[in-house]
Amino acid sequence: MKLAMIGFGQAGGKIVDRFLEYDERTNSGIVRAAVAVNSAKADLMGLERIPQENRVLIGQARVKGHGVGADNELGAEIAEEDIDEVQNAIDAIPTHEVDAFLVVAGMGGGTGSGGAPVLAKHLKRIYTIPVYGLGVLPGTDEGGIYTLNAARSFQTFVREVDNLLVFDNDSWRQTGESVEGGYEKINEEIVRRFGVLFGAGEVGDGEEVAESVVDSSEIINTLSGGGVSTVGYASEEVELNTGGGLLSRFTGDDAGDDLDAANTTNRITSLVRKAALGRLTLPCEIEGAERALLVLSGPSEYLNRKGIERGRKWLEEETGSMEVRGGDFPREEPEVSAAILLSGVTDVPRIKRLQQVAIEAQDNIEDIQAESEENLEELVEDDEDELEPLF
Ligand SMILES: Nc1nc2c(ncn2[C@@H]2O[C@H](COP(=O)(O)OP(=O)(O)OP(=O)(O)O)[C@@H](O)[C@H]2O)c(=O)[nH]1
Repeated sequence: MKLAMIGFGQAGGKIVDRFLEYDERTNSGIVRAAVAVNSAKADLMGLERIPQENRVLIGQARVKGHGVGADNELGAEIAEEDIDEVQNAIDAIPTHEVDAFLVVAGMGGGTGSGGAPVLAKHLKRIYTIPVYGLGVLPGTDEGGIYTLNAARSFQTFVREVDNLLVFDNDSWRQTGESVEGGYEKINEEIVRRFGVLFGAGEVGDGEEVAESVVDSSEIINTLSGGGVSTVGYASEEVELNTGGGLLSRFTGDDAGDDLDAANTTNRITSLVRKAALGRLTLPCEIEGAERALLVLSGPSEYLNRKGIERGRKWLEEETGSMEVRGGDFPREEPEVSAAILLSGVTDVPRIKRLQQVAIEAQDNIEDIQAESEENLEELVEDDEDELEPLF
């Protein structure tokens, strides 16, 4: 699937930058265009791969390139005011070559959490291709304002996009790591999971195609209907067949081949279980997911229709969904992986807690606004001291 990715805010920009690096490394071809939008000049300058001309600084008149200091209403306002500048960068994207937009943002800050839903709404009004969101929830230890921003942004973002894919930092952070080092690892987890998923269907010409290759319409169909999605993933190292046909796992008329085929089927079904029952990008009960897509990727000799079909049936039983798709994504790499997209999930404890926070916030809105204003003032002062020489 070919995506136009737009990273909004610092987290959004860094993750899109990382997707570009993943694309280069794996030749997956999923990022057709990449844009970064931010109210903080320093964040835009820190990106590595997104082309300079696709980095859009918004809100200069209001915050002078310093960011919005976790004020998500201000983030939304400046996105609305400067939407034409964002559109100018998007105008340069050959959208007829793109299957969907993916708007990526951390939902705890101000710029991304406020701006991403504004941009999604704008894109949906103009374009006919789907607009998906990738929203990153903050760690619960980041503080009240971050949780509140996420609670608010989540409600709007999920309404404005065709589907909101969610990654929860809280369930992925590791103790004892620096915040930056931690994000490096987390961002790699994000791009690997969503990369395998969106990469399905981007099989290069001339590559060996196995039994039932997933294409982008299956991803779109799984995401259609909206709501919230989560992704499960598991992988296992395998030896690449470099010797010429020794590892035929598909069919065979001798006992050895049958054994290989059975091994392959078993390996696939256990990978599928690991992916669905292990840590999801947004932890939740998989029962009740409205739709699901299973993508098995790896060397074609390690993939077979029977294994995928069994995995798919198992997912049908576990989710109770009648709409479970499955297929393979043959790739010459020394691992077999299962990526599972669970779309329209409803039993999500983290989201229920966030909704509660949003309700409670109505009661003490003044304190929160004061905290957020203080934040902004401090930030502008700090930035004035530290960043002046740069610009
Ligand atoms: N996974 C991941 N999350 C991040 C990263 N950087 C920040 N975050 C998360 O995203 C939230 C929002 O932070 P930013 O993206 O820095 O905020 P912003 O949208 O730029 O908004 P302001 O800084 O308030 O102007 C934070 O609360 C973190 O939870 C990152 O590199 N990876």
